[in-house]
Amino acid sequence: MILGFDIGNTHIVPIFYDMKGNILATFRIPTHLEFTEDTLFIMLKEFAKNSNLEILNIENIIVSSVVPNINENFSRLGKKYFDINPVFVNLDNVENKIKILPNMERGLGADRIVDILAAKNLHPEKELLIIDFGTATTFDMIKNSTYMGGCILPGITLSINALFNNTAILPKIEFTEPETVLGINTVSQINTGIFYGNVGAIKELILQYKKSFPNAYVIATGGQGRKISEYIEEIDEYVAKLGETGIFEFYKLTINN
Ligand SMILES: Nc1ncnc2c1ncn2[C@@H]1O[C@H](COP(=O)(O)OP(=O)(O)O)[C@@H](O)[C@H]1O
Ligand SMILES: CC(C)(COP(=O)(O)O)[C@@H](O)C(=O)NCCC(=O)O
Ligand SMILES: [K+]
Repeated sequence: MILGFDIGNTHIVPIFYDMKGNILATFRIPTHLEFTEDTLFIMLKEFAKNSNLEILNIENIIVSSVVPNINENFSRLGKKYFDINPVFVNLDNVENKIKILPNMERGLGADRIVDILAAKNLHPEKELLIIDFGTATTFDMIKNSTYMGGCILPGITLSINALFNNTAILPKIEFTEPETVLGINTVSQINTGIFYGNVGAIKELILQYKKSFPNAYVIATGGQGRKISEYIEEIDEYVAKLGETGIFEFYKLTINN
Protein backbone atom coordinates (compact mmCIF):
# COMPACT_ATOMS: atom_id res chain seq x y z
CA MET A 1 0.00 0.00 0.00
CA ILE A 2 0.90 3.63 -0.48
CA LEU A 3 -0.15 6.18 2.10
CA GLY A 4 -0.93 9.71 0.93
CA PHE A 5 -1.72 12.81 2.94
CA ASP A 6 -3.62 15.75 1.53
CA ILE A 7 -2.90 18.50 4.08
CA GLY A 8 -5.09 21.55 3.48
CA ASN A 9 -5.69 24.54 5.71
CA THR A 10 -8.92 23.06 7.10
CA HIS A 11 -8.50 19.28 6.81
CA ILE A 12 -5.85 16.60 6.66
CA VAL A 13 -7.00 13.70 4.51
CA PRO A 14 -5.06 10.43 4.88
CA ILE A 15 -5.50 8.24 1.78
CA PHE A 16 -4.70 4.53 1.49
CA TYR A 17 -3.93 3.34 -2.06
CA ASP A 18 -3.21 -0.11 -3.43
CA MET A 19 -0.10 -0.36 -5.61
CA LYS A 20 -2.15 0.36 -8.74
CA GLY A 21 -3.40 3.65 -7.34
CA ASN A 22 -6.90 2.53 -6.47
CA ILE A 23 -8.11 4.43 -3.43
CA LEU A 24 -8.91 1.93 -0.68
CA ALA A 25 -9.99 4.38 2.00
CA THR A 26 -9.82 8.06 2.91
CA PHE A 27 -10.38 9.86 6.20
CA ARG A 28 -10.78 13.46 7.25
CA ILE A 29 -9.24 15.02 10.32
CA PRO A 30 -9.01 18.70 11.23
CA THR A 31 -5.74 20.46 10.48
CA HIS A 32 -4.27 20.94 13.95
CA LEU A 33 -0.64 21.97 14.26
CA GLU A 34 -0.64 20.24 17.64
CA PHE A 35 -0.88 16.73 16.18
CA THR A 36 2.39 14.94 16.94
CA GLU A 37 3.72 11.91 15.04
CA ASP A 38 2.30 9.77 17.86
CA THR A 39 -1.23 11.18 17.69
CA LEU A 40 -1.16 10.86 13.92
CA PHE A 41 -0.07 7.25 14.13
CA ILE A 42 -2.77 6.28 16.64
CA MET A 43 -5.42 7.83 14.40
CA LEU A 44 -4.05 6.12 11.30
CA LYS A 45 -3.96 2.78 13.06
CA GLU A 46 -7.61 3.09 14.05
CA PHE A 47 -8.66 4.20 10.56
CA ALA A 48 -6.81 1.30 8.98
CA LYS A 49 -8.30 -1.17 11.42
CA ASN A 50 -11.79 0.11 10.65
CA SER A 51 -11.26 -0.52 6.96
CA ASN A 52 -9.54 -3.88 7.46
CA LEU A 53 -6.26 -2.55 6.11
CA GLU A 54 -2.90 -3.70 7.43
CA ILE A 55 -1.00 -0.53 8.25
CA LEU A 56 2.35 -2.32 8.26
CA ASN A 57 1.98 -2.93 4.51
CA ILE A 58 2.69 0.70 3.71
CA GLU A 59 5.62 0.96 1.28
CA ASN A 60 5.80 4.68 0.69
CA ILE A 61 4.35 7.91 2.03
CA ILE A 62 3.55 10.94 -0.13
CA VAL A 63 2.58 14.23 1.49
CA SER A 64 0.86 17.09 -0.32
CA SER A 65 0.94 19.95 2.18
CA VAL A 66 0.07 23.63 2.08
CA VAL A 67 0.74 23.91 5.83
CA PRO A 68 4.56 23.85 6.14
CA ASN A 69 4.54 24.12 9.95
CA ILE A 70 3.09 20.64 10.27
CA ASN A 71 5.39 18.91 7.76
CA GLU A 72 8.06 17.95 10.25
CA ASN A 73 5.57 15.84 12.22
CA PHE A 74 4.80 13.83 9.08
CA SER A 75 8.50 13.22 8.52
CA ARG A 76 8.75 11.99 12.11
CA LEU A 77 5.68 9.80 11.64
CA GLY A 78 7.26 8.16 8.60
CA LYS A 79 10.62 7.55 10.24
CA LYS A 80 9.39 6.41 13.64
CA TYR A 81 6.59 4.07 12.65
CA PHE A 82 7.28 2.98 9.08
CA ASP A 83 11.01 3.50 8.57
CA ILE A 84 10.11 5.62 5.55
CA ASN A 85 11.19 9.13 4.60
CA PRO A 86 7.97 10.68 3.29
CA VAL A 87 8.20 12.46 -0.04
CA PHE A 88 6.73 15.96 -0.12
CA VAL A 89 4.99 17.09 -3.29
CA ASN A 90 6.92 19.88 -5.02
CA LEU A 91 7.51 21.16 -8.52
CA ASP A 92 11.14 20.03 -8.78
CA ASN A 93 10.21 16.36 -9.21
CA VAL A 94 7.65 16.96 -11.96
CA GLU A 95 9.33 19.63 -14.06
CA ASN A 96 8.60 17.90 -17.34
CA LYS A 97 4.90 17.57 -16.46
CA ILE A 98 4.35 21.11 -15.21
CA LYS A 99 6.61 23.73 -16.77
CA ILE A 100 6.45 27.18 -15.31
CA LEU A 101 6.94 30.42 -17.19
CA PRO A 102 10.41 31.98 -16.81
CA ASN A 103 9.14 35.04 -14.94
CA MET A 104 7.01 33.07 -12.47
CA GLU A 105 7.61 32.41 -8.79
CA ARG A 106 7.88 28.77 -7.79
CA GLY A 107 5.49 29.00 -4.83
CA LEU A 108 2.60 27.06 -6.34
CA GLY A 109 0.77 25.17 -3.56
CA ALA A 110 1.20 21.39 -3.44
CA ASP A 111 -2.59 20.94 -3.63
CA ARG A 112 -2.57 22.79 -6.93
CA ILE A 113 0.35 20.72 -8.24
CA VAL A 114 -1.46 17.42 -7.59
CA ASP A 115 -4.71 18.77 -9.06
CA ILE A 116 -2.81 19.63 -12.23
CA LEU A 117 -1.14 16.20 -12.44
CA ALA A 118 -4.48 14.43 -12.07
CA ALA A 119 -6.33 16.68 -14.51
CA LYS A 120 -3.59 16.26 -17.12
CA ASN A 121 -3.91 12.52 -16.74
CA LEU A 122 -7.65 12.67 -17.32
CA HIS A 123 -7.38 14.98 -20.34
CA PRO A 124 -3.80 14.95 -21.65
CA GLU A 125 -4.59 16.79 -24.87
CA LYS A 126 -6.81 19.56 -23.49
CA GLU A 127 -6.17 23.09 -22.30
CA LEU A 128 -7.33 22.93 -18.70
CA LEU A 129 -8.80 25.37 -16.25
CA ILE A 130 -8.92 23.75 -12.79
CA ILE A 131 -11.04 25.21 -10.00
CA ASP A 132 -10.49 23.84 -6.47
CA PHE A 133 -13.03 24.78 -3.81
CA GLY A 134 -11.12 24.39 -0.53
CA THR A 135 -10.34 26.80 2.28
CA ALA A 136 -9.41 29.08 -0.56
CA THR A 137 -10.87 28.74 -4.05
CA THR A 138 -8.08 28.48 -6.60
CA PHE A 139 -7.97 28.68 -10.40
CA ASP A 140 -5.11 27.16 -12.40
CA MET A 141 -4.68 27.42 -16.18
CA ILE A 142 -2.59 24.79 -17.98
CA LYS A 143 -1.68 24.74 -21.65
CA ASN A 144 0.88 22.41 -23.30
CA SER A 145 2.05 21.20 -19.88
CA THR A 146 2.81 24.81 -18.95
CA TYR A 147 1.37 26.60 -15.96
CA MET A 148 -0.04 29.79 -17.48
CA GLY A 149 -1.20 31.36 -14.20
CA GLY A 150 -4.26 31.42 -12.02
CA CYS A 151 -5.98 33.19 -9.16
CA ILE A 152 -7.01 32.80 -5.52
CA LEU A 153 -10.17 33.95 -3.76
CA PRO A 154 -11.65 33.29 -0.33
CA GLY A 155 -13.36 29.92 -0.11
CA ILE A 156 -17.05 29.52 0.62
CA THR A 157 -16.76 28.49 4.28
CA LEU A 158 -14.11 31.13 4.81
CA SER A 159 -16.57 33.78 3.58
CA ILE A 160 -19.29 32.42 5.86
CA ASN A 161 -16.88 32.46 8.81
CA ALA A 162 -15.75 35.98 7.97
CA LEU A 163 -19.30 37.31 8.37
CA PHE A 164 -19.70 35.40 11.63
CA ASN A 165 -16.34 36.48 13.06
CA ASN A 166 -16.53 40.14 12.09
CA THR A 167 -20.05 41.02 13.16
CA ALA A 168 -21.78 41.12 16.52
CA ILE A 169 -24.87 39.07 15.74
CA LEU A 170 -24.62 37.36 12.36
CA PRO A 171 -24.77 33.60 12.90
CA LYS A 172 -22.53 30.91 11.45
CA ILE A 173 -24.67 29.21 8.83
CA GLU A 174 -24.69 25.89 7.05
CA PHE A 175 -24.19 26.30 3.30
CA THR A 176 -27.13 24.88 1.32
CA GLU A 177 -28.88 25.31 -2.02
CA PRO A 178 -31.02 28.45 -1.57
CA GLU A 179 -34.75 28.24 -2.27
CA THR A 180 -35.13 31.91 -3.06
CA VAL A 181 -33.16 35.14 -3.34
CA LEU A 182 -35.80 36.75 -1.12
CA GLY A 183 -34.37 35.52 2.17
CA ILE A 184 -36.80 36.04 5.02
CA ASN A 185 -34.38 35.53 7.87
CA THR A 186 -30.71 36.20 8.55
CA VAL A 187 -29.62 32.63 7.89
CA SER A 188 -31.26 32.34 4.48
CA GLN A 189 -30.04 35.82 3.50
CA ILE A 190 -26.42 34.95 4.23
CA ASN A 191 -26.78 31.61 2.46
CA THR A 192 -28.30 33.22 -0.63
CA GLY A 193 -25.68 35.95 -0.71
CA ILE A 194 -22.75 33.56 -0.45
CA PHE A 195 -24.28 31.01 -2.82
CA TYR A 196 -25.15 33.29 -5.74
CA GLY A 197 -22.23 35.59 -4.97
CA ASN A 198 -19.91 32.64 -5.56
CA VAL A 199 -21.83 31.39 -8.60
CA GLY A 200 -21.45 34.85 -10.13
CA ALA A 201 -17.80 35.28 -9.19
CA ILE A 202 -16.83 31.87 -10.54
CA LYS A 203 -18.73 32.42 -13.81
CA GLU A 204 -17.05 35.80 -14.34
CA LEU A 205 -13.59 34.41 -13.64
CA ILE A 206 -14.14 31.55 -16.10
CA LEU A 207 -15.23 34.11 -18.70
CA GLN A 208 -12.04 36.09 -18.13
CA TYR A 209 -9.86 32.99 -18.63
CA LYS A 210 -11.83 32.00 -21.72
CA LYS A 211 -10.99 35.35 -23.32
CA SER A 212 -7.40 34.13 -23.61
CA PHE A 213 -8.12 30.37 -23.69
CA PRO A 214 -11.45 29.90 -25.50
CA ASN A 215 -10.97 26.12 -25.69
CA ALA A 216 -10.24 25.68 -21.99
CA TYR A 217 -11.88 22.60 -20.52
CA VAL A 218 -13.10 23.51 -17.04
CA ILE A 219 -12.72 20.98 -14.20
CA ALA A 220 -13.97 21.68 -10.67
CA THR A 221 -13.06 19.83 -7.50
CA GLY A 222 -13.22 20.27 -3.70
CA GLY A 223 -16.05 19.25 -1.39
CA GLN A 224 -17.79 22.57 -1.51
CA GLY A 225 -17.65 22.78 -5.26
CA ARG A 226 -20.06 19.96 -5.98
CA LYS A 227 -23.35 21.72 -5.37
CA ILE A 228 -22.33 25.07 -6.76
CA SER A 229 -20.88 23.49 -9.92
CA GLU A 230 -24.37 22.42 -10.95
CA TYR A 231 -25.29 26.09 -11.21
CA ILE A 232 -22.31 27.01 -13.39
CA GLU A 233 -22.80 25.67 -16.93
CA GLU A 234 -19.28 26.85 -17.83
CA ILE A 235 -17.91 24.02 -15.63
CA ASP A 236 -17.50 20.97 -17.88
CA GLU A 237 -16.84 18.38 -15.21
CA TYR A 238 -16.78 17.97 -11.44
CA VAL A 239 -14.18 15.47 -10.19
CA ALA A 240 -14.54 14.65 -6.51
CA LYS A 241 -11.13 13.10 -5.82
CA LEU A 242 -8.89 15.09 -8.12
CA GLY A 243 -6.19 15.90 -5.53
CA GLU A 244 -6.25 12.37 -4.13
CA THR A 245 -5.64 10.94 -7.60
CA GLY A 246 -2.90 13.48 -8.22
CA ILE A 247 -1.00 12.45 -5.10
CA PHE A 248 -0.68 8.91 -6.45
CA GLU A 249 0.29 10.33 -9.84
CA PHE A 250 3.10 12.23 -8.12
CA TYR A 251 4.22 8.98 -6.49
CA LYS A 252 4.32 7.23 -9.87
CA LEU A 253 6.30 10.06 -11.44
CA THR A 254 8.89 10.38 -8.71
CA ILE A 255 9.41 7.15 -6.82
CA ASN A 256 8.06 4.45 -8.98
CA ASN A 257 10.39 4.86 -11.94
N1 LIG B 1 -18.18 17.36 0.89
C1 LIG B 1 -18.31 18.56 1.46
N2 LIG B 1 -19.51 19.15 1.53
C2 LIG B 1 -19.64 20.35 2.11
N3 LIG B 1 -18.64 21.05 2.65
C3 LIG B 1 -17.44 20.51 2.61
C4 LIG B 1 -17.19 19.24 2.02
N4 LIG B 1 -15.87 18.98 2.10
C5 LIG B 1 -15.33 20.03 2.74
N5 LIG B 1 -16.27 20.93 3.06
C6 LIG B 1 -16.06 22.18 3.77
O1 LIG B 1 -15.24 23.00 2.97
C7 LIG B 1 -14.34 23.74 3.78
C8 LIG B 1 -12.96 23.53 3.27
O2 LIG B 1 -12.58 22.22 3.61
P1 LIG B 1 -11.61 21.37 2.72
O3 LIG B 1 -12.19 21.23 1.36
O4 LIG B 1 -11.29 20.13 3.47
O5 LIG B 1 -10.39 22.39 2.65
P2 LIG B 1 -8.82 22.22 2.63
O6 LIG B 1 -8.50 21.23 1.54
O7 LIG B 1 -8.38 23.59 2.30
O8 LIG B 1 -8.39 21.75 3.98
C9 LIG B 1 -14.54 23.24 5.21
O9 LIG B 1 -15.28 24.18 5.94
C10 LIG B 1 -15.31 21.95 5.05
O10 LIG B 1 -16.17 21.69 6.13
C1 LIG C 1 -3.99 28.81 -2.12
C2 LIG C 1 -3.95 27.84 -0.96
C3 LIG C 1 -4.03 28.61 0.35
C4 LIG C 1 -5.16 26.89 -1.05
O1 LIG C 1 -5.11 26.02 0.06
P1 LIG C 1 -6.34 25.11 0.54
O2 LIG C 1 -7.60 25.77 0.14
O3 LIG C 1 -6.19 23.78 -0.18
O4 LIG C 1 -6.17 24.93 2.00
C5 LIG C 1 -2.67 26.94 -1.04
O5 LIG C 1 -2.59 26.33 -2.28
C6 LIG C 1 -1.39 27.73 -0.79
O6 LIG C 1 -1.07 28.09 0.31
N1 LIG C 1 -0.64 28.00 -1.88
C7 LIG C 1 0.61 28.70 -1.86
C8 LIG C 1 0.58 29.89 -2.75
C9 LIG C 1 0.29 29.58 -4.20
O7 LIG C 1 -0.26 28.51 -4.53
O8 LIG C 1 0.58 30.44 -5.05
K1 LIG D 1 -7.92 24.95 -2.62
